[in-house]
Amino acid sequence: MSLFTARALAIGAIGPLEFQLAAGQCLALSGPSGAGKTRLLRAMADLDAHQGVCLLDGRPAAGFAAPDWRRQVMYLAAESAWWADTPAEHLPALDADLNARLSELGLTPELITRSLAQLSSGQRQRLALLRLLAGRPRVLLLDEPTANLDADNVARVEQAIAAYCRGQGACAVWVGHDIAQLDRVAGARIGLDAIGNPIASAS
Ligand SMILES: Nc1ncnc2c1ncn2[C@@H]1O[C@H](COP(=O)(O)OP(=O)(O)OP(=O)(O)O)[C@@H](O)[C@H]1O
Repeated sequence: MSLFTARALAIGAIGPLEFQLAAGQCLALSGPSGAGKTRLLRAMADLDAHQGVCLLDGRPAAGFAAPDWRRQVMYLAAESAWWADTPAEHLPALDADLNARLSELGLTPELITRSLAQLSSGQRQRLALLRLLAGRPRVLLLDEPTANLDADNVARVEQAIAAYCRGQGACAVWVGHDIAQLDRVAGARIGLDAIGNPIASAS
């Protein structure tokens, strides 16, 4: 049974995408800058108008209340957005579990009480991933989730996402530019050409 399905998903000339993901699977989406990868992720999260349909457990997005869909099908933006002053205000209470998850991502508990303006972009990016995972989504829509990171932290993020998907029976769509990474983290990849047409699918 497919956990997450896209049927004829398109935004104007961008797409259409067709895929099915089971629990534990990751699909990579690649293509040149401006091809439409972010717009397709946002369409999957039902954040923007689009054609075609996405389904969760075989149920179309239109059958869910919008907040319910977005709680289960979560979009991680390339540049994270925050509404309070510190990460702690966006996260569950600090306990052993959160401590372990911070450490898994190479972060220290002290960071979550700092002002967000005093954190590096790579720290904010990993904290945004932590915030996303704390919401227990079933589908992760990841927009360049390691763009600001050094090699050690890239490896930490890759491992944390794989462990989450395995442990929670979730699946992921991973947008990136590093094809070696995409081949490492995803079992299949859809490439887009410069104007957003799907050009390849590999498994
Ligand atoms: N809200 C919008 N309305 C109309 N066009 C948009 C909108 N947002 C982005 N675009 C345009 O749509 C195209 C695809 O943008 P998108 O951000 O999806 O590209 P991308 O593949 O994610 O690029 P990058 O790799 O640089 O992040 C671009 O030409 C962009 O200028």
